[in-house]
Amino acid sequence: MSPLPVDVLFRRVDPEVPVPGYAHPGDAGADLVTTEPAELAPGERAVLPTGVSIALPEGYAAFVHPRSGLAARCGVAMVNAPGTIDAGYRGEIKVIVVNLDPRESVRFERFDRIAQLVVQQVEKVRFQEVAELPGSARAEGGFGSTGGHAAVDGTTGGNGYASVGSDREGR
Ligand SMILES: O=c1ccn([C@H]2C[C@H](O)[C@@H](COP(=O)(O)OP(=O)(O)OP(=O)(O)O)O2)c(=O)[nH]1
Ligand SMILES: [Mg+2]
Repeated sequence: MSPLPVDVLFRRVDPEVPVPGYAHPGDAGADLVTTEPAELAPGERAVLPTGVSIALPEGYAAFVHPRSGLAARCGVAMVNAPGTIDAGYRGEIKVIVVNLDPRESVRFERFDRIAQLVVQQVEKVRFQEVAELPGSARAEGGFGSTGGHAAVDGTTGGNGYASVGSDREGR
């Protein structure tokens, strides 16, 4: 990380929106607000405007991350987390939220903080086609090859697997 803050130009799409801000020194994410109130029923999603647009320097991207407090308290997630803001994007940053709570609606008021923006340097790569890739310890293992993830049959199996359900049949 650079020792000095990187200047990022921003423009208020909504003239009253607060400057995106870090809650504490050392925070990775600057909070973004919604400029529109919204109420989401269980399972409902919405694209909420943040009232800001930015111009990132070349070689940077910004990532819209969810806020853990909203997720833990209200079950609110971002459908496309993390959202990617390209360096060339000059439109308003928007946040695609979904209410994953099975019972309760959630209401956002104007200027409620709904997400956080993490700005990062990103590499540009050239894709070089080869017939064979170099070997590695992992090789083609993936998608749970090392274990330790949730199971769906209600057992832990002594395998370090968590359980996420107990009513599945035929497993
Ligand atoms: O959460 C998000 C994600 C994206 N964007 C904006 C900035 C980004 O630069 C642009 C395009 O995003 P992305 O590439 O993820 O969407 P796409 O579906 O691939 O659209 P496009 O064809 O315009 O690239 O939309 C947001 O405002 N919020
Ligand atoms: Mg795209």
